[in-house]
Amino acid sequence: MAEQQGERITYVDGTIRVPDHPIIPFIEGDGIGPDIWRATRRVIDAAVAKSYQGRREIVWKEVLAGEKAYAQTGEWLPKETLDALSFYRVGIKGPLTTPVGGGIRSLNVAIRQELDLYACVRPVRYIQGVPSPMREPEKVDMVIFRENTEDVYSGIEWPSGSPEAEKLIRFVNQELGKSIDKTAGIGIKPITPAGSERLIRRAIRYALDHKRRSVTMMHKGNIMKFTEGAFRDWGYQLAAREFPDQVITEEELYRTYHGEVPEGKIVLKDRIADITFQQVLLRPDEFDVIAAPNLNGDYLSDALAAQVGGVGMAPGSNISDTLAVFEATHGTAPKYANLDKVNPSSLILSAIMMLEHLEWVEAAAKVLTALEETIAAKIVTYDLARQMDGATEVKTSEFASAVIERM
Ligand SMILES: NC(=O)C1=CN([C@@H]2O[C@H](COP(=O)(O)OP(=O)(O)OC[C@H]3O[C@@H](n4cnc5c(N)ncnc54)[C@H](OP(=O)(O)O)[C@@H]3O)[C@@H](O)[C@H]2O)C=CC1
Ligand SMILES: O=C(O)CCC(=O)C(=O)O
Ligand SMILES: [Mg+2]
Repeated sequence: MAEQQGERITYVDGTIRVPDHPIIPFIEGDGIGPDIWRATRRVIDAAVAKSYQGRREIVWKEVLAGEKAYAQTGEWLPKETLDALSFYRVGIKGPLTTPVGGGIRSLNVAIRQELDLYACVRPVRYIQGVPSPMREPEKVDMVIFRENTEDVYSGIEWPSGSPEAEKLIRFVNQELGKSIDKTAGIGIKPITPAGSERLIRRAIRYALDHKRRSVTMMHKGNIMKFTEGAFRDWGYQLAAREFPDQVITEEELYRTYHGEVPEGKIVLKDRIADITFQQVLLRPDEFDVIAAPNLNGDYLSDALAAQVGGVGMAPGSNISDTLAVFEATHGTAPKYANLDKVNPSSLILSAIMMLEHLEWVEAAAKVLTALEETIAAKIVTYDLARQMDGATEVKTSEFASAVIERM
C-alpha cells in the first residue's frame, strides 16, 4: 500500500478513532533493533492480513532516531520524528543506545519527555512453556505502571567539579545548612504531585477496568520522604478523593472485608522498594498492578522480566491520554547486533499491545496464540533455548516465520 493511501489516527471526545489504513510511524532502533523490528513487522502484517482479508492494513512510516538518524541527518532525534509520533498518535520503536557516564542523554527518555508520555506500562505475564527460575511461574501476572517523565531519571545532573555543581553545592551548604562535599557530582530528583497523581490515577483505572485485585505503590519513602514518600501519600489522597467507592486500603480489606476483595473494588497498598524485590519473587500472587516512580519502575521491569523468561519476553508502552509509543523493555544488546539471533518476542508482544490499543483485537489475539503455540512447540531463540530441554534454537527471522506459519 502506498503511503499516501493511509490515514491518520485521531481522537474524538477522548476516544481513539482508527481508520482501516492507519499510518503508523516506526523507529527501527540501534543494535538489535533492526533485526527485531523486521521480524515484528512481518508478524504484525501477516496477522492483520489474515484477520481482516485486506480490509485493514497498517501503513508503516519510517521515522529516524539514534545512530541511523545521526548518520543521515546529523541529528540524533530530529524534530520531524517527534512531530510524526505526535501527529499520527501511535508509534512503535526499537531500542536506542545511550552511552554510560557521558555523551548524549537518552533518546528514549527524550521521546517520553518531549511527548509527555507519562506512563510506561509494562505487563509481566507468564507464557506456558517459557523457562523460568520461579517454582510457580504461572502465578506471575503483574502490570508495572512506571512514572515516565520525572525523578532522577529525568537527567538533571552536573558532573563533579563543574561550575553548576559547585554553585549548587555552595547554595545548599550556605543557604540550607547542609554539608555536601564540594567535589560531589549532583543529580536532582524532582517528583511532583501532578506527575504522581496522573500515573497512579491511570494505574487505578486500569486495575478497575481489567478487574484486577490491587494496585501496589512501590517507593523508598522511608528514606526519600518528600519525593518517594510523597508519591505514596499523594496516591492514597488521590484514591480517597477520586475513587472513594472503588478503592479500599489494606487495613479495610482485613478489618471490613475479611481479606476478600469485594466485586467492583480494588485494594490500594504500598510497599517499600527493597522488600518489594523479595516479595515479588516469594509471593508473586500478592502483586497485581504496581505503580512506581521512574527509577524504581525501571529496575523492577528487568527484574520481573527474569521471572517470565527474561527481557526477550518483556513488552511495554509509553502512553499519555492521546499518544502511545510501544517499545520493548530491553535495550540494544550491542553484542548481538545484526546477528539475527535475539528474541523478537518482547517487541512482538509490544506490538500486540499496540493492536489492542487500536482495538484490532482479532489480530492481537491471532499473534498471541501463534506466539504461544510456537513456544509450546519449543521453537525458540537462543535465550530461551539455553534454559530448555529439547528446544529447537532458531534465528530471529526464523522465529517470526514459525509464528506466522501458526496463524
Ligand atoms: N528503551 C530503550 O531503548 C533501552 C535502551 N537501553 C540501552 O541499550 C544499551 C545496552 O544496554 P544493556 O544494559 O546491555 O541492556 P540490554 O537490554 O540491551 O541487554 C542486556 C542483555 O539482555 C539480554 N537481551 C536483551 N535483549 C534481548 C532480546 N531481545 N532477546 C534476548 N536477550 C536479550 C541479553 O542477555 P545475554 O547477554 O544473557 O544474552 C543482553 O546481553 C545501552 O545503551 C542502554 O542505555 C537499555 C534499556 C532500554
Ligand atoms: O534510555 C535508556 O538508555 C535506558 C532506558 C531504560 O532502561 C528503560 O526505559 O527501561
Ligand atoms: Mg530499563
